[in-house]
Amino acid sequence: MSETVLQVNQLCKSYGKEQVLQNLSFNIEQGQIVALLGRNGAGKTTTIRALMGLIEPNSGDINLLGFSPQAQPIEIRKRIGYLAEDQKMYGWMTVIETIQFVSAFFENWDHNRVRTLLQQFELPPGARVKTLSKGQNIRLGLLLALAHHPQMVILDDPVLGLDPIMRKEFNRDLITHLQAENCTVLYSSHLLYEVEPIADVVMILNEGRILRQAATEELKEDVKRLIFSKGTAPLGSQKMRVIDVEQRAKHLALIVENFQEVKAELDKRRISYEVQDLNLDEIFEAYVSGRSELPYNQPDAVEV
Ligand SMILES: Nc1ncnc2c1ncn2[C@@H]1O[C@H](COP(=O)(O)OP(=O)(O)OP(=O)(O)O)[C@@H](O)[C@H]1O
Repeated sequence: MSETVLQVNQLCKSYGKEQVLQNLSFNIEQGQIVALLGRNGAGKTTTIRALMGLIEPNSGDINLLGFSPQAQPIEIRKRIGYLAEDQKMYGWMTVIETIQFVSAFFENWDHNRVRTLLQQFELPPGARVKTLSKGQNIRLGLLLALAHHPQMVILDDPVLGLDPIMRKEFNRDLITHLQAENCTVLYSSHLLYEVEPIADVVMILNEGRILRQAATEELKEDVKRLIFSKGTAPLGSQKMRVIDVEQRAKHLALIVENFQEVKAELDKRRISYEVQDLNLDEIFEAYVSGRSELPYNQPDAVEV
């Protein structure tokens, strides 16, 4: 059985009156590649900053690799490869000086890995940090996060400033490499179509709450669009967890998050419908902007 490396329990964080994290609870297992998905302002960076011990939550507990980030931030820093959304570095230092400076903080700094990553990321060792492009800056930040063989890697929107070729390389080479080392990875992202092939688990965060955490494949098996011709749509039922409703002239489409159960129920009642698979983009949209509160129990619907 795999080991739980991160446990977050009932985490709350407010800034003034705004409750940014609302009773956030989740676990991550050793070796998982986990994508934290959410719109702008959903609370992804706040969650990650709490995990790194950079902010103090109002309540709740975090156990990361057996340590509390708030009480033992140094222990966390030693073991985690962290890339911040707005990585701060000294502009006057060169790339190589920055690497030497950061290496002093880590016992198991791997100079061979640094050499490989310098080449892979096409970083000019003698260039001053202030002259680097946005993408080069992120690649340097990634190098610094990975060179000490961290037990876990936490990356805040790592691909945001990378061009499409670098993003592809990041996804394919870097994540695959970390996966082969059984390194646990938690990263936040907006680019769902790129997350889909690599993440083992996705967490959908919205307004400081986790709407769903599931294995990527399980999510795609569970969340489906069901299309009913007018007059055959089922009434709301506790068995059917609807996350989005699309009313059209001739039919009604419901996106449900428990397809297997719903299928069994509809088949039992001989209600016919069409099933459509959804990609991660569509699933995410249904969760964060779905209109499940609309009445879909039209007068001519059939009760389930
Ligand atoms: N230091 C702070 N002081 C006040 N409000 C903050 C602070 N940090 C974050 N917030 C607010 O908390 C909310 C969540 O911000 P957060 O940066 O965690 O979101 P995010 O999901 O990472 O967004 P993005 O994708 O845009 O980076 C936002 O409304 C933001 O304005």
